[in-house]
Amino acid sequence: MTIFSASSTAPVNIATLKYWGKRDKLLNLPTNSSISVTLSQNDLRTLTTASCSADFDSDKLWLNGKLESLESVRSQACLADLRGLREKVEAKDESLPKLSQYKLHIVSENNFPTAAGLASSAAGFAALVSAIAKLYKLPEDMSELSKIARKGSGSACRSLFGGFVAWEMGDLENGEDSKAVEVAPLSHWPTMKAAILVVSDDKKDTPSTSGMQQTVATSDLFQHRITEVVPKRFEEMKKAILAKDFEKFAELTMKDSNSFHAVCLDSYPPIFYLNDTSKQVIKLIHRLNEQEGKTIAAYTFDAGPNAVIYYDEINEKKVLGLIYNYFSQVAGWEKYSKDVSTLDKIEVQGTNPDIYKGVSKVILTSIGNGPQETTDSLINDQGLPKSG
Ligand SMILES: Nc1ncnc2c1ncn2[C@@H]1O[C@H](COP(=O)(O)OP(=O)(O)OP(=O)(O)O)[C@@H](O)[C@H]1O
Ligand SMILES: C[C@@](O)(CCOP(=O)(O)OP(=O)(O)O)CC(=O)O
Repeated sequence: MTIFSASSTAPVNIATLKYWGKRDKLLNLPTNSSISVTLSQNDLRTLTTASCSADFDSDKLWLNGKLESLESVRSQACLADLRGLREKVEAKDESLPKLSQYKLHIVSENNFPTAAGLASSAAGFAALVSAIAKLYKLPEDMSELSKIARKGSGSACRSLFGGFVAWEMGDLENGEDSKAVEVAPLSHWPTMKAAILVVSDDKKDTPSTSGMQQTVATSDLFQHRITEVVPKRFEEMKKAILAKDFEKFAELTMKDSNSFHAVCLDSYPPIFYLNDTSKQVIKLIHRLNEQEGKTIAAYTFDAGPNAVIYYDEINEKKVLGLIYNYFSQVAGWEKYSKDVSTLDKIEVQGTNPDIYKGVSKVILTSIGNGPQETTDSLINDQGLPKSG
């Protein structure tokens, strides 16, 4: 059996300026531009192998060892676009195998929990698009491919780049100008770090897609957010990143997380993503910054209670010192590359000593690169998952 195959990894990204609201649900066109930081694939990554063969009889996806449906409109849109681009390549060179006509077998593994509010869909669709683009030898650049990943899951478009990434909302109806672009590469600010506090609550209040629809349809505050707040913040945040101005970047990040959760609360019926632990973490970070007399840490929360705390390595002893002080009992510190005893023991007044009980895991990570081609393959010579 002749099997063609290619593999790619892709990262998770966590927005610092949130995407919340669609103007077109089918094409995943947003009501505002957004910005994110790509996280290191050493800690959170998807690895996907895409293969195709004249002998395969249907498109299949195995995710973490289990057969998953590819029937969703979103997955179908991605596959159709990628096949369309391959057809163009084949039309230019008759000698090429007609891979666009073959069925695909895709095998994917996330090295972190799937559907637990850790942006697995973003890394997942970015890896799927990257691996198939490589298999098809597509000439398109990452911004072009980001438009395809966007159709899988909006935030996935930003996982096509490393470093700091903007998703420009665009204004065309067909979405051709709604794409991800690099704001600055990892090398611009490699000391940007992230500590993720995985809050022990694996049930999502409302899935992102329906939550957004509810907000767009019912929140008055939302109109103010998309017309007044975000456009200004988008420019300011890009400027802060380019100037490596952590204090400004952090202030904008925290304000935008709060603004996003405010429009969720202003939806009718309201949507709650933050729980008590999330709120205690917010207070903890504000108190730390107050105590230090400067902003050295920034929190942000997506559509769930997990906290992502950004800080610059220069303040690691303090920021991780604070987190270690309150969350040392939680799993994850064994992966810390340095000695925890070198961290400052930072305490802030009024913190509930039981705060650690609401957190199941700490993930210590940093800013990272975009998708990487790899020779690691998850598919055997029968076109089936190696592990299964
Ligand atoms: N490696 C992957 N390849 C293809 N699809 C994936 C992959 N990983 C996740 N997905 C898709 O994304 C879905 C999970 O998306 P969901 O939005 O529920 O969770 P999440 O992305 O982890 O959380 P959040 O969006 O809140 O950060 C999975 O059910 C699957 O359909
Ligand atoms: C709160 C967010 O994480 C929302 C992400 O939403 P998704 O990208 O998961 O939504 P769909 O486009 O419907 O798949 C903010 C962000 O990542 O910008």
